[in-house]
Amino acid sequence: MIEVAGLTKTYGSKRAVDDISFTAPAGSVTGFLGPNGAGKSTTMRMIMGLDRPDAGTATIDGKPLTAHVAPMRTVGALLEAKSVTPGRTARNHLRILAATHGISPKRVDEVIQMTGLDTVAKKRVKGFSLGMGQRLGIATAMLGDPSTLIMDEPVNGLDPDGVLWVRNLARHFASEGRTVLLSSHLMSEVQLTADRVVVIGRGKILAQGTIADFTAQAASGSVTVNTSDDAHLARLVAAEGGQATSTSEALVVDGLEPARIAQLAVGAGLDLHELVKTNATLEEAYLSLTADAVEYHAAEKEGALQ
Ligand SMILES: Nc1ncnc2c1ncn2[C@@H]1O[C@H](COP(=O)(O)OP(=O)(O)OP(=O)(O)O)[C@@H](O)[C@H]1O
Repeated sequence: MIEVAGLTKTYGSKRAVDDISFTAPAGSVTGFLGPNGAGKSTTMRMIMGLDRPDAGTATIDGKPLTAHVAPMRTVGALLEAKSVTPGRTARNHLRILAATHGISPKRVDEVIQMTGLDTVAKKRVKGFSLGMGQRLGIATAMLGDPSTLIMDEPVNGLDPDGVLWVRNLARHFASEGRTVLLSSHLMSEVQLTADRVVVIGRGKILAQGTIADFTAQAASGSVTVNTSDDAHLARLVAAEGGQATSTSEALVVDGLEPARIAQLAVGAGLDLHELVKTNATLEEAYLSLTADAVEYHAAEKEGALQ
């Protein structure tokens, strides 16, 4: 389990991480989400002991990482900064790391197999594609068979096969009772991979909890309804301040709760064939929550280029 309490980090006059607290429980995958510059990488680096917090604590299984006897067996991390000697082969890179951390060479072969690097293990890392580099980073993270896995944008540069592989890896890890914390900008992928989310914006926690709770609390989703007279119901919905849109199959209503729509239909003597509330997707929930916390808007970027 990862526990972060009151974590704060300032660079110059920039408060990158501002008094954040969250938990990533064992046995689940926690997605760490936020706009560019929100403070995700800084937080992950502090959990890994690579950046010193100005205030607060980050612990893994109850202790700061530096207090663990065998850090590589405690946590494996794929962070943005790569520390691979380009002239080395992938296998040698892993062998050297294993040797210096008391990990058997057999484990090196295991992680090479697990990450699908068999065919390129004897090639120099400098010729690696982005995706192969990413797989090597994950192989490095898994070398110590850690109880916690922290991955910053793990699917960056991976092809669909690789994306699926990371998803299965994360799910498998969690199913074994381990802790997984991963950041990603791909909301659809996080929705498929994670059980929980922590959302951060401008260095502050905006939300945390299960994906189901997070999407349910977001701006209410639409209600799909089918009745014996959809046009009639559409007029009733409009009179109540809701918006009704006719599709070829149903009426899609926004702005009214299902119970009120049912009352309107039944009150008008209509037969109700279908009434289904569609929760917001993770992407919709995320976008509505972070709208005010986006640091670098497209317009600002364009302005900066002029
Ligand atoms: N070493 C540093 N020195 C100065 N400022 C930094 C440093 N590292 C991060 N920052 C700033 O702190 C803020 C948070 O950055 P961070 O990289 O943690 O965000 P992020 O959520 O990981 O963003 P992204 O999604 O773009 O990777 C940003 O404004 C960034 O410019």
